[in-house]
Amino acid sequence: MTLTTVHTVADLRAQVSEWRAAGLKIALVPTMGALHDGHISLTQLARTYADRVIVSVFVNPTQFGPTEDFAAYPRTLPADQKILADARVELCFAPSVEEMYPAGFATRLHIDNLTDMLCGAARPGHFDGMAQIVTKLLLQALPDIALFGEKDYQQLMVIKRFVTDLNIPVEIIGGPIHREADGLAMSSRNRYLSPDERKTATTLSQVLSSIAERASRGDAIEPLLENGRQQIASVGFDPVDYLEIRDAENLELLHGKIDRPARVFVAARLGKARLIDNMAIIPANTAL
Ligand SMILES: Nc1ncnc2c1ncn2[C@@H]1O[C@H](COP(=O)(O)OP(=O)(O)OP(=O)(O)O)[C@@H](O)[C@H]1O
Ligand SMILES: CC(C)(CO)[C@@H](O)C(=O)[O-]
Ligand code: BAL
Repeated sequence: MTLTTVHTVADLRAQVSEWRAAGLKIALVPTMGALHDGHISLTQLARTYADRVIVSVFVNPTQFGPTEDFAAYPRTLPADQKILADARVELCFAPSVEEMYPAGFATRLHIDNLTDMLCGAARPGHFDGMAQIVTKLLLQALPDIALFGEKDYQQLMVIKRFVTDLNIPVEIIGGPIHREADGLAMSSRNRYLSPDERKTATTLSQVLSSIAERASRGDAIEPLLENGRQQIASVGFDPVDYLEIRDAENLELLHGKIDRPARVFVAARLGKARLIDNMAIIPANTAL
């Protein structure tokens, strides 16, 4: 099958109904476009579960703050369509802002607790807007499964929470972080980096991997985090929004020695790019 692109909810639903009538299993991979191999790792994972893969491409205005990069965010639909066709994705859903938020739209969504910290604290309202659009996409496509990357780990946890709370009949699957050869997590916003900044950006994954290794071995985490913050700031990241270790499931802040599955999370700005990354901490004494 070749790639088809639709721009309306009606056309999306017509295609999904046809596939459903044929008994096919359907996966949705929501994106904001400017596609890279991290996105394609999700479509490949989707393919292992589903007969048909839909990728949505929509830069959602309601998840950007007033001083954030909504206007500057790369919009590259023709290049995205080529990447999706090469990856044998069947359907691209690329709606307009008016299609998703028609005149009179008035519904908001807020998830407590999980959104108070990390990117929720640094980007007020971000997760409300993200939950609003992901809920709409899930209800518009009603796929069997939807896939999200662990690069946006907090986002994945928030989505799992509201999908459970709202009884949305879709299975949510997380995909591992796809990295460049030097360790930098792939991200559409990496294209904001100058060549020098791009080299510097590897510091994030280096710091995370050193902290994750030592915390997994049982070292107390406070000095590791303090050193890590200094290292990240010293190469030019400003501000460092957070460098924290939290429980891998409920995102509770952890202290001292880590005795359960956890993750180390970072967000920091380098030039025009606010980069995020995270890594697993698996204590040596944890039975998995
Ligand atoms: N390196 C990656 N590995 C795995 N999944 C990824 C990676 N980068 C993005 N994703 C996932 O792709 C989906 C769409 O993300 P999005 O379009 O925002 O791309 P992005 O590269 O994260 O962009 P941004 O730079 O805006 O954060 C999300 O579920 C996100 O977690
Ligand atoms: C899930 C998402 C596509 C919703 O706009 C976005 O937050 C993203 O790209 O991670
Ligand atoms: N990848 C997360 C979407 C955002 O930063 O708005």
